[in-house]
Amino acid sequence: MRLIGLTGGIASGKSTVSRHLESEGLPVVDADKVARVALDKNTWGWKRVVAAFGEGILRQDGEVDRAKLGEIIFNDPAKRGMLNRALQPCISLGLLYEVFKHWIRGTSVVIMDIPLLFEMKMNYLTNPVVVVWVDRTTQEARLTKRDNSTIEQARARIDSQLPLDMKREMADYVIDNSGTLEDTKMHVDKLKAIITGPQTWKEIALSRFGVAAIVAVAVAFVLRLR
Ligand SMILES: CC(C)(COP(=O)(O)OP(=O)(O)OC[C@H]1O[C@@H](n2cnc3c(N)ncnc32)[C@H](O)[C@@H]1O)[C@@H](O)C(=O)NCCC(=O)NCCS
Ligand SMILES: Nc1ncnc2c1ncn2[C@@H]1O[C@H](COP(=O)(O)OP(=O)(O)OP(=O)(O)O)[C@@H](O)[C@H]1O
Repeated sequence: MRLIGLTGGIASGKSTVSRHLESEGLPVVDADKVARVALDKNTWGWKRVVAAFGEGILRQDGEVDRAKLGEIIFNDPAKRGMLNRALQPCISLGLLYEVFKHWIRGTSVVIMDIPLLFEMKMNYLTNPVVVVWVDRTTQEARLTKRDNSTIEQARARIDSQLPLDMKREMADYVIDNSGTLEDTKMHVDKLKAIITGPQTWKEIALSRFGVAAIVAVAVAFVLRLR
């Protein structure tokens, strides 16, 4: 099974690209969705986050107040590190479970849409790594519009991640999403041809290593956290 890494910056257009690939019949594992499930009330992730941040982070119904937690972690690197340490093991396991379900079904290509692919060092498990890039001005404008947020809030979120230009440098393949949706669709069609095309022996070896390494990482996490 081939694991394709899809990443970028916040609001750079990962979901837009994912949706297009999905409409072309390619399965997508969405790390933001996995992260939401990992934070559901009374789950392992919820317990770890409540233990780290206290019950003040909860709404009256016991669910995590996402807006409140976001306001905290996107403005404080130490707290962000705390959340990452609490939740990322659960997200990694959730991602493993999604990959496992595809593996059982015999799926040949899976797109892993992971905003923090480089930050979580999961780029080593995917090949190629595709970065969806936009220029900073466009990114800020799209983020404030989509989230109905202030420019300060948007900048705090953008600056919580590795610089997008640095991710671009580390990419195997870049989709420039600064233009129109039609331009991006054309880029994505080219990408689809590459990722569904024939693989070299090196790529085959790497994709097998990727799946094996995901299993190993998950097992290591579980053993360490018991
Ligand atoms: C802090 C939370 C509750 C805020 O929720 P909210 O609904 O406002 O944002 P949402 O989950 O839709 O995330 C939007 C984007 O923020 C960025 N982001 C999320 N978490 C982080 C983080 N820890 N560091 C940097 N960027 C992040 C991602 O680009 C993501 O796509 C939420 O983002 C969260 O639980 N984050 C921790 C989990 C995580 O690391 N998610 C990234 C998936 S790999
Ligand atoms: N080429 C484009 N032209 C105009 N608007 C776009 C384009 N691509 C994406 N957008 C818009 O920009 C916003 C951000 O895009 P999208 O949600 O796909 O980003 P993302 O990288 O998945 O964000 P996140 O990191 O928050 O999950 C959305 O409102 C989307 O509709």
